[in-house]
Amino acid sequence: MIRALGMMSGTSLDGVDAAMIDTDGIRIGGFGASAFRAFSDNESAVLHGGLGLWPDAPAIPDLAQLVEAAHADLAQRFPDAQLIGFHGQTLAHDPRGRGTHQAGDGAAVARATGRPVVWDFRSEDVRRGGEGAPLVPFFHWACAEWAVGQGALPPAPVAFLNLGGVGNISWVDPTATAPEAPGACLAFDTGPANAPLNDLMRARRRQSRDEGGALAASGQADAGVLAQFLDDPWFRRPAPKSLDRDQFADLSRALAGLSDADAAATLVAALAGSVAAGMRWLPALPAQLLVCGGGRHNTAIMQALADALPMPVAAVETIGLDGDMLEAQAFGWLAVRVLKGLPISGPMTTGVPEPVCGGRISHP
Ligand SMILES: Nc1ncnc2c1ncn2[C@@H]1O[C@H](COP(=O)(O)OP(=O)(O)OP(=O)(O)O)[C@@H](O)[C@H]1O
Ligand SMILES: CC(=O)N[C@H]1[C@@H]2OC[C@@H](O2)[C@@H](O)[C@@H]1O[C@H](C)C(=O)O
Repeated sequence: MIRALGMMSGTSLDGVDAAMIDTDGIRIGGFGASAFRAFSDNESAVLHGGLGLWPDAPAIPDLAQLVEAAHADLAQRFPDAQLIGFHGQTLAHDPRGRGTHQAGDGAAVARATGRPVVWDFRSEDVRRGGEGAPLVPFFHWACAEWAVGQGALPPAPVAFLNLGGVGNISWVDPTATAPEAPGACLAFDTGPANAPLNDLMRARRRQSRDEGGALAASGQADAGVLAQFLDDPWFRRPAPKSLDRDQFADLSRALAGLSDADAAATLVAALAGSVAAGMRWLPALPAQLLVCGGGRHNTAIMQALADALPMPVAAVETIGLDGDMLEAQAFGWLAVRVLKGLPISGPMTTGVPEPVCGGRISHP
């Protein structure tokens, strides 16, 4: 077992999550300490300004340094980490065009922390024809396998829904021998999740999020905007598939004439509608949907999902996992897989023709 630290700053641009995990790259030996470092208002503004930029943009060196410093600062709180998995900040994602861009140089983080760092997890998958995302599904398989071992889940297929800036779903069969085994996983991005909600709150209310979903719960979803959104060809495209953070900018623009509460309610209904529309791509309906990521703290979202879906919906805490730290743990687990040369994605998670072990390793 290796004691790894995973660090993730997601598309909602709220800060960096860090979490320890013990693993051999297949099974989860145990979970450890975790921490969150929020981006300051200034850091968040700089990162928002970098959205859509590719590595050759003049602003990138300064922005990458900001990302590296925030991560190195947080990593110092975990002196027992033998290995660090550093995702970097996704600024642009266009797998069928320019590629995928996570700002931050793992070599700089290795120098600053004195620990080996695994990073650049997505490029190799994209280079080989995959979507480069989502990458957490193989870890969701490991989580399900772990939960079955703990007696918290029956040995049967289950689905995880991650609600960060963008939503992504993983259907996993914990009885499969490995996550890359045929039939073990099927995953894809479902649609926009918290990113447009946060953007709405920032633009209209100067707040970073709709706390608890209170604003959305007080509004009424606009049926016309919702129907137009769900008519997007994206929902007819089979899985696997991945999204850029702002791929559904039309949805945000369509909210212009609505009250704050109705706009928030429409975004929540759009999120739940996207997940419901995605059900058709799953190999079979899972017994339950386990929700992780910040969106599960939004009661309006959880209610809308329960109303829109045919199976029970619950937070991952019901099976003993930490839904705020799952992605950070995932990048610790994935880092160990990269170190061991094990695949981190495959045909049913990113659409890459063969399972791929991506990532780069930098030593201090
Ligand atoms: N108490 C809360 N009430 C409402 N929304 C919340 C709450 N806590 C978190 N959120 C939402 O969840 C978001 C953060 O989710 P998360 O940390 O999973 O995102 P992320 O790391 O950017 O993810 P990803 O990489 O999956 O896009 C916040 O920006 C906010 O929109
Ligand atoms: C390109 C990129 O960073 N995508 C993120 C984003 O946020 C959620 C969803 O879109 C998912 O595809 C992915 O993150 C998680 C960690 C993943 O790769 O599984």
